[in-house]
Amino acid sequence: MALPTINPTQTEAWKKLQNHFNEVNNLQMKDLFAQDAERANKFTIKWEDFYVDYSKNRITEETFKYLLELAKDVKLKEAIESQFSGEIINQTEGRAVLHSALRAPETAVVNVEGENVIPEVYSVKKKIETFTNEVVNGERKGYTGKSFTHVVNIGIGGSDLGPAMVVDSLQYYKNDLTTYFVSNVDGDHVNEVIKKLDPETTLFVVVSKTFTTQETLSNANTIKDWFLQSASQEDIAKHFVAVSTNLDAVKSFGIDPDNIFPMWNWVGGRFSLWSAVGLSISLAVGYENYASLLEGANAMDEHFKNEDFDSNIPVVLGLLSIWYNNFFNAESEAIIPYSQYLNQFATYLQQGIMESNGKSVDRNGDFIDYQTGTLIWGEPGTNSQHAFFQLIHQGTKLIPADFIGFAKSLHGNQDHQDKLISNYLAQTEALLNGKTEAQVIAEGTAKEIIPFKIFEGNKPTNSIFIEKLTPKSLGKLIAMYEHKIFVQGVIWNIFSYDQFGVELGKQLASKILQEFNGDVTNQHESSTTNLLAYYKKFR
Ligand SMILES: O=P(O)(O)OC[C@H]1O[C@](O)(CO)[C@@H](O)[C@@H]1O
Repeated sequence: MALPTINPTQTEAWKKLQNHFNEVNNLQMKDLFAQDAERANKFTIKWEDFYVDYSKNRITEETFKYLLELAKDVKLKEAIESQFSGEIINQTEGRAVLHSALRAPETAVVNVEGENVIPEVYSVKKKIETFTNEVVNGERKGYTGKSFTHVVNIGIGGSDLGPAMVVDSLQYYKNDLTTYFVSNVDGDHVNEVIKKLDPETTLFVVVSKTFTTQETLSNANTIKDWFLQSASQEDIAKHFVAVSTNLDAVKSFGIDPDNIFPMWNWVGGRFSLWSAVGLSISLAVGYENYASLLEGANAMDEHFKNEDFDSNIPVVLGLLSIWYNNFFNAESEAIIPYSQYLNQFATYLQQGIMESNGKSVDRNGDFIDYQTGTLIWGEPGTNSQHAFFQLIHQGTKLIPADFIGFAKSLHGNQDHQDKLISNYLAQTEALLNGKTEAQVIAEGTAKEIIPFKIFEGNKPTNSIFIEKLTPKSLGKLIAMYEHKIFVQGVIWNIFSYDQFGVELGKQLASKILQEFNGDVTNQHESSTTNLLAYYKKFR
């Protein structure tokens, strides 16, 4: 069954929300807290080791009721069922969307076009486990008989961002292997990594779903050429493995068929870290930790699938985001983890969220006249407090923000942890309450400075508190955002799982590339013509 094609703006709930927005638009959250001692409890979801407080949002119980009605009007429940049961919901590419199947238990049955994919998923997992153990234990050797000390993941987009973010986030759980990621076609990237490598002890994981991506193939070829300066052609089998759906292309690159970890076209690139694309994760933190990551994601899948919408974390977060994006016209959302480990989290989510929901044609093929995908950005606190928080507090833009914190510090330094979390809590409180003119005066501020020291407040935040950063809780957190993406795509009536928007630039780049050698001359407007001439002169 295809996804429903309901224009959200034509639903009853949307109309109610529009009227309601005009009534509540100017409400102050701090007044809502003052009027209702139970507000925080009403708008908090406690689930496993997650504590999600969304009470610091510009909502009333009525708002929440209408948002839930919107979910019903667009048939979100049915859409969730379609996704999990393997229906072809990526209709523009004719594919199912089943990253959830990659973390389902071995006993699950998930049919794609009549065939249960779980046995195949588990046979690849077994291969990942065996391979990981052999590398980590030092049984698998390089071409001179030495064990591996370094792993280099060569990929881009979903074949890089997910594994890179997870390896960085879980560095506390890492083993002795050093892991690098090469993604950019900028040759300086690959050369800086090569500088740190010994060909005898480095394992290369070439990750490309299509195995046609220019950046990845260029980097893989450069690395292969460098490797062959000290090793021979047959040594490639010991040092290069690949993750791909395109088995023929991998073989013609020269990789041993035994070293191919397959994936499937029902796994989207930006949702693929749960497949063999996560091989570098497994190598870096060990198979058991990798399996716990998947287990956490599966727990969130079950929560998303089964929980009533009023206490369903991804549904609630998705609805709140719609509220700001489509009614308050908020253009962006900030993701602020109070954990340095999650340094790459916002960058990772940028692809997940913006490649998925950056669409302007609906599921009927018509251009749409309402806002879709939000801009996503962020950096860990407390660093970000000293960078861009000024604008969130006192700028003119409304920026809803997710604050993510972990109650326990991994290294157990309580002094630092208390300071970190006091900042986390203080910022959401400051964004909520602001500072009034009376408060500024009471501080004895000089008269002419008073307006500059006023904080408007009323800035929305979600507080996502998690007991501890573990592979399992990270899996839950990532899956939470994946499902939020889905919720929003369903409501906006767009297809979240294609990415045709990245193609045009790629096509033009390959034409322009030919011009640098003087073989071809294409027609350009005067700006590109001048830029080309500049580059040809100085390259
Ligand atoms: O894994 P591949 O096929 O090399 O693709 C890499 C990335 O390129 C894209 O197709 C477009 O940027 C992403 O969706 C994908 O993650």
